[in-house]
Amino acid sequence: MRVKICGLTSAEQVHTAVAAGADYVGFVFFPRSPRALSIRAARAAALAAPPGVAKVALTVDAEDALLDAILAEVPIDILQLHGAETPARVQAVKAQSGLAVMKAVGLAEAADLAELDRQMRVADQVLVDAKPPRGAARPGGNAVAFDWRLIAGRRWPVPWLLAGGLTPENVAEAIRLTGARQVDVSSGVEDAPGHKDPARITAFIEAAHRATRAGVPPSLSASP
Ligand SMILES: O=C(O)c1ccccc1NCC(=O)[C@H](O)[C@H](O)COP(=O)(O)O
Repeated sequence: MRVKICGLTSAEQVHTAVAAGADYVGFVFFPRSPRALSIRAARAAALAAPPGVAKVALTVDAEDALLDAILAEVPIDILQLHGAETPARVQAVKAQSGLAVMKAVGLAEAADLAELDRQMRVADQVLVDAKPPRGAARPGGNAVAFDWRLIAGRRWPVPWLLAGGLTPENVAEAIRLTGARQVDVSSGVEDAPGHKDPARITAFIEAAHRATRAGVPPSLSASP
């Protein structure tokens, strides 16, 4: 089981997540997010991550100039594209940056699975999230879960992460239903929007690992 804690804003939060067992730490470069941080703050936070913990930059329909500015200052391992980026844009970002791309895809109904299939042809990993509610201020980080049965029993050509409304309380059931071997969380480990709660981070990671030990058929999930 690998766990991504998204929306960290300081070196202290990175230390907390890593000490709890996080495998990925995510930084949000979307100004309207309560988790948004400056490039300077992201650099300080990313430098706090030890080798072996993947540092992820989350952007939303970012232009090349923003990606270049982030990558010039922040030691990033993976680019998470969380907007309406097309497969062609995913390919272009991969080629230009030389980094792995994690493409977020929002699901609400079976018809949304076609976009997941399209993005899995080009992305290095996919992050399977809930579609944002109508009128939401941001395309992710909304504490909303999708119907996990939509992806139950699916076979995956690339590594993937389950996201959207996960919490320490529900992550075991989500893993059991979907066979996820990687999970991502932001709101569910906060005590207020943008404010991470160390105890909930620890509880989330422990619950995810416990659920995996309890047994998920590995054949349902591509290895990361
Ligand atoms: O977290 C944000 O504020 C955010 C803003 C804009 C685009 C995406 C955003 N977060 C995406 C994430 O990676 C979240 O971890 C994922 O959507 C799950 O969020 P949550 O339901 O809050 O756990």
